[in-house]
Amino acid sequence: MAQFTRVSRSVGLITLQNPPVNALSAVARQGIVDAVKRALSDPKVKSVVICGQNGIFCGGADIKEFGTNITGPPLVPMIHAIEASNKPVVAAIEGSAFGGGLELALGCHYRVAHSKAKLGLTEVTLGLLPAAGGTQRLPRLIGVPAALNLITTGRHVTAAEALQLGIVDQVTDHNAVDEAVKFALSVAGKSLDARRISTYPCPCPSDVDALFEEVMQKVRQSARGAIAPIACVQAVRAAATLPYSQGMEREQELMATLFTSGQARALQYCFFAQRAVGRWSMPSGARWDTSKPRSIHKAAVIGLGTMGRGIAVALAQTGLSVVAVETQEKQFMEAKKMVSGMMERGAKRHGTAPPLDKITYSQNIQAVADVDLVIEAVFEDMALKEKVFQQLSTICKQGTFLCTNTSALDVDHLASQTRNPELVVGMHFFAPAHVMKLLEVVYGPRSSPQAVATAMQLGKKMGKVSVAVGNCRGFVGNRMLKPYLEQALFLLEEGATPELVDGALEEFGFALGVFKMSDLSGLDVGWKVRKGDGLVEPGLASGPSARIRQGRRYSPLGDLLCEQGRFGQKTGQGWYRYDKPGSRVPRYDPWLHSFLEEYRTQHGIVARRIDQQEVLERCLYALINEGFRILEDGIAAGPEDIDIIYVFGYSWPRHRGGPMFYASMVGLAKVLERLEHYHQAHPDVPYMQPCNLLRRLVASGSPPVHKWKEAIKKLRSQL
Ligand SMILES: CCCCCCC/C=C/C(=O)SCCNC(=O)CCNC(=O)[C@H](O)C(C)(C)COP(=O)(O)OP(=O)(O)OC[C@H]1O[C@@H](n2cnc3c(N)ncnc32)[C@H](O)[C@@H]1OP(=O)(O)O
Repeated sequence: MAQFTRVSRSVGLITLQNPPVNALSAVARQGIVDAVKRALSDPKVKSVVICGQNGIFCGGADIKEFGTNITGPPLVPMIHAIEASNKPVVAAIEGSAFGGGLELALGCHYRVAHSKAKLGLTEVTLGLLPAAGGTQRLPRLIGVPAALNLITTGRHVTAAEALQLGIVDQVTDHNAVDEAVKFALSVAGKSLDARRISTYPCPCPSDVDALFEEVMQKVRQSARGAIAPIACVQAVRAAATLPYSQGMEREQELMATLFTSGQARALQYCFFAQRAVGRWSMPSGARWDTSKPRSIHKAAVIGLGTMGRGIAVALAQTGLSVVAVETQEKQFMEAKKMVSGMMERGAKRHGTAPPLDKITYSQNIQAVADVDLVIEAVFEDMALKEKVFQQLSTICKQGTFLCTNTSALDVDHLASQTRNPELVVGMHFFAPAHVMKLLEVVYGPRSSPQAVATAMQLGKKMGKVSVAVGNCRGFVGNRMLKPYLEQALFLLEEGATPELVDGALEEFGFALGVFKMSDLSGLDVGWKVRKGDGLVEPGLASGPSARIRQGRRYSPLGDLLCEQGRFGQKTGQGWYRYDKPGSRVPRYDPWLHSFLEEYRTQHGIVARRIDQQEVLERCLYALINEGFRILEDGIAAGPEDIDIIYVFGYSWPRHRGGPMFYASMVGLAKVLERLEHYHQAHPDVPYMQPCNLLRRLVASGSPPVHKWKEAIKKLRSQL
């Protein structure tokens, strides 16, 4: 797991060998300890280089070991031993040096990085802190403010930035190991007194207390309830205020609390879930590893509204040639300007050239004749989409994949409009499409595995986290949102306010509560859908039937707001008031509160006190229940797919692991009991009726979330 060789006569080369990322597993740590001992005891070795095999230095501690009975030599003394060595040790950093990997490098006396390497103390993203001395060494090396920034965000820095910050001593475009060996030869025999970072004083600004107070406030605000970033600040504060050994004690103390926390489990679950969704499967048995994607060189986007523009930018940024089609003159002119602006801003942020020449614009759909893949992003109207798919089917060359960006409509119905339904899949982007990381790839019963594989691969190229899901109304994300939104409205009817509901959800960790989010998305969007579903009945003002539609409880509150022209941020009024149309800061709206009171009076509802717990239980458990139905229906292959969709697409707090993971943490029996309770109280709300799968999982002993897939398979086979 760590190979020792002697190179250039006097350099001991220690190569970490733990594929795929050279994580510091127990065996790898033992390998390093043994190799370091060997290097230090070999009189022919005058200096040492540590590197990783296969072009990656080290992906950090082995996350798979967390939560198990950890054996092998601990990291902290191992790194101390390297730092204490009387022979110079140089880290040769290629690929990545993350978490414990960078901490290992900080224990070395010098660091040489390849220009393409990335470095970071990423532990906070896993609910931890850099507890192999990282919180104590990094501030001593680069100063408190820069260290705080890196440690509390876990962000990756390039080799160039690492050099500028003083994290590495040299950056090279050549082979980093060869350069590190040369470096090691040049420093052999030199004093190491000034090279042991743990002995450095911590450079601090004069008013340390004020600095930490300010940072702590900022971190609390952005952490949305996550505890690790706060512990990171506390650990760095120890570096700034205590001698190294006491700082280390504080680091370990804080880590002990984080290590066993539910948040760390949730974040580590998300890490693996994010990777697991790439290993997709379809009910037909088609899978990621047996389905070959086709290469896409040229793509087209049809419809340059908000979504189409974002998709065109995202495609062009991957280097593809893109044909962007918009048939309406005004929208066409506007879109061209907007798309160029979006690309220029993106390029400026990344310090690259905007890929303006990658896009050709056309007002004629015939322009897509020679593309390999089309993404339709016209207005969300089935008749319009049907027409577009019929046209595409005749215009496009043989074999072109036809994708739709619909957020809810029937992908299979669209496929039926084409000559080759097997080439049709959904590619459901989230707004803004060039920014949001999530992509739902929706397969219908006739979509070919190759079409799914191609859409998944294209999503990956665009830097998206792509999740393959089955075809149903709203797919996974929007289908689960419906019961959540519905409960929020019922809560308002019963006595809650938008402020109370949003407050509870934001305290839970959502970036925006449900009403703020609805104002941002536009209330008219759902109104149109409800009209299409025959749910909106203007004039049905009071009486018991006013709140029953299609045999179930219905709240017309959203429709009533829309009837008043209150569409949210865009009109300056929705569930909140905004300073002017387009403003983003929601303010308390006395009108809305009187409106709610009048509404309740009109419907004979006596407002009651609703607490945060009820808000969370009703909104979240209704959503989770639908998640179980989605699993039961086979629309999502496993809980990880649902959780990743919610974390990346719906701002579900990552430190709570996604809705299905959260349900497992709360306890499935408890979720079931609360759903039964609310369903008894509201029998006319079918979404609250506990799903069979949930009942059966509880009956089978509530297996942990990573065993659900297996349990569902077993339950299915028993049916
Ligand atoms: C006992 C007390 C311990 C004290 C610890 C002290 C403090 C130290 C803590 C840590 O170091 S925590 C770990 C910090 N490391 C990271 O955050 C890095 C995580 N990994 C990545 O960011 C990426 O994997 C990568 C290294 C940039 C490589 O990316 P790439 O896209 O090339 O591959 P992936 O698909 O992401 O990964 C491949 C494969 O490897 C698994 N894996 C990655 N990193 C780790 C790891 N640190 N431990 C265990 N496994 C890891 C990853 O899950 C993939 O496998 P599958 O999930 O697909 O099977």
